[in-house]
Amino acid sequence: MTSPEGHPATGASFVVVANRLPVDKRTLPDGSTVWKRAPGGLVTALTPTLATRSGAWVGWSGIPDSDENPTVDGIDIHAVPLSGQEIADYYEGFSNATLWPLYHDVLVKPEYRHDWWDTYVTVNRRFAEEASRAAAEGATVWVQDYQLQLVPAMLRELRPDLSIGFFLHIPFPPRELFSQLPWRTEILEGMMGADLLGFHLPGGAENFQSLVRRFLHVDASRDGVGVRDGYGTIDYEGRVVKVGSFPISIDSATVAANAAATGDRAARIRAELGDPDVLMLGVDRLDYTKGIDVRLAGLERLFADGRLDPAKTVLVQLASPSRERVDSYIDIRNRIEQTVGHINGTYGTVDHPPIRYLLKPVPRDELLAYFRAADVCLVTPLRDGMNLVAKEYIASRDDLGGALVLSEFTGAAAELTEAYLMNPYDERSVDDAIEAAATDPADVRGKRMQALHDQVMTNDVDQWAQSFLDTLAGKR
Ligand SMILES: Nc1nc2c(ncn2[C@@H]2O[C@H](COP(=O)(O)OP(=O)(O)O)[C@@H](O)[C@H]2O)c(=O)[nH]1
Ligand SMILES: O=P(O)(O)OC[C@H]1O[C@H](O[C@H]2O[C@H](CO)[C@@H](O)[C@H](O)[C@H]2O)[C@H](O)[C@@H](O)[C@@H]1O
Repeated sequence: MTSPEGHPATGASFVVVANRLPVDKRTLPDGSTVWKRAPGGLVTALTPTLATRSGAWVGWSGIPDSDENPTVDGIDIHAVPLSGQEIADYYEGFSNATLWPLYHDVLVKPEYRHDWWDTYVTVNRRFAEEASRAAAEGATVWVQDYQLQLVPAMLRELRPDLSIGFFLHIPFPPRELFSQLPWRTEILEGMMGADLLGFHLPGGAENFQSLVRRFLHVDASRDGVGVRDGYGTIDYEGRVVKVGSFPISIDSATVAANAAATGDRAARIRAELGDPDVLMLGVDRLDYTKGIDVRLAGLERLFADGRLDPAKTVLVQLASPSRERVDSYIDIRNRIEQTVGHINGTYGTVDHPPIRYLLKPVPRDELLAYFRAADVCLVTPLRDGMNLVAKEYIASRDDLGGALVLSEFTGAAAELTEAYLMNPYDERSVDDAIEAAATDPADVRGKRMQALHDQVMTNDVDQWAQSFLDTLAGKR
C-alpha cells in the first residue's frame, strides 16, 4: 500500500542506515545457521528507539551477495547485497583505502581511483533506494558514517518528505587534507542532503563548515559549535542545515553491571599470567590508526631503561583482525607481530614472555573480565574518532582500580581529561604516561578513576542518541 505521494504507508517511522547490519550469521555445531544480534554500541543505543517507533535497519550483512532479511529482536532488517567486486571497490577500496586514511591524518597514503569512486556512488545509491523503500511518509532516517556520505542527498532527491540525519563516526579532516580528494565537492554535496550533520567533536563540525564555505560557496554561520547543544547552521538550497557535535558513548550501566558480574574471573586471569606486579591491557581492531606499535615501542624503551621490570610486567594485547585484504592492514599486522617477537625474545624468558598477543576477538564477558583484571589500559591511537574501549574500561572499574593511558589524538580525550594523557608522537610523553600509570600511588590512581567513572556513567550512549534525535526534531 502506498500514500497518495507514492511512498510506503506502512513503512518504518525510524530508519537507521549503516554500512553494517546489527546482526551476525552464526553457524551452530550441527551446521545450521542462525542470525543473532551483533553486540555493537550503535544497535544497543538505538534499540529502544527502534522498538518504540517501528524501526528498520538498512545495511550490509558482511557476506558477499547475501540479501537475507531476518527479523532479529524485533528489528526489521533490510539487507543491501554487495558483490565480491563491490566489497573490494566500495568497502576495502574507497571506504578503507581512500577515505579512512585521508580522514585519519593521512597516516598512510590514500589511493585515489576513479573505478573505486564509481562503485562508491553505485553502492551509496543502492543504500538510498533501500532506505527509501523502508521509510514511511515523513519518517526520520539516520544515516551513519563515512561509507555512506552520498546517501543523504540521494535520499532527499527520492524522498523530500523525510527528516534526514547524518553522523560521522571518524574524524573530519581540516581543509588542507580534505582538499586532496578529487571528489571533494560531490562528498560535501552528498552530506548536505541531511537536515542535521553530527560529528564527535566541535573541531570536526568546524572543519565541515569551513569546507562548505570554500567549495559549495554557502553561508555557514561562524558561531561556535557546542557539545550536544549549540549547533551551527548553513543556508543551503532554501533549507537550513544544522551542524553539531555529539560525542558518542557506551551503554555505561550495562557495561558496569556485566563487568561486576564477571566474578573471580579477573583474579584467575592474573593468576594464569603468573601474578605480575603490573598487568597492562590493549584492546583494538588491528588498525594502523590505533597506535599498537606506539605502546610496544614505549614498553620496550621502559624495559631497556630499567624503568619497568620485564620479569614483573605483562602486556596482554587483544587484537581483532580487520580489513585483512587491504595492504596497509597486512603491513601493520606484520610489523606488530615482528615487534612482539623481538620484545619477547629480548626481554622475556621461556616461561615469562612479557607480551601476550592474541589475534582474534574474545567473548564479551571475557573482555570485561580483562578490563577488571588490568592495572593499566593502554589506548594510544595516532588518531581515533572516539575510542569506545577507553570508555568501556572506565565503566568496568566501579571498584576504582586501574589506570587509563589515553592518547590526546582520540575523541575520548576531550572528555576523559583525568586519564594519563599522552602525545603518541613524543617518546618521552609516551614513556612517562605509561610509567606513571603503572607506578603512581593507589590513592592518586583511585582519584583519577573516580573522576573518569563519574564522567562515563553520566554521559552514556542513550544520551548521545537522544541529543542527536532531539536536535534533528527541532526540540533543542
Ligand atoms: N567482544 C569483543 N569486543 C571487542 C573486541 N575487541 C574490540 N571489541 C569492541 O569493539 C569496539 C571497538 O570500538 P572503538 O574502540 O570505538 O574502535 P573501532 O574499532 O574503531 O570502532 C568496542 O566496543 C570493543 O569492546 C574483542 O576481542 N571482543
Ligand atoms: O565495520 P568495520 O570496517 O569492521 O570497522 C568497524 C567500525 O570502525 C569504525 O569505528 C568508529 O566508530 C566508533 C564509534 O563511534 C568510534 O569510537 C571509533 O573511533 C571509530 O573508529 C567505523 O567508523 C565504523 O563504521 C566501523 O563499523
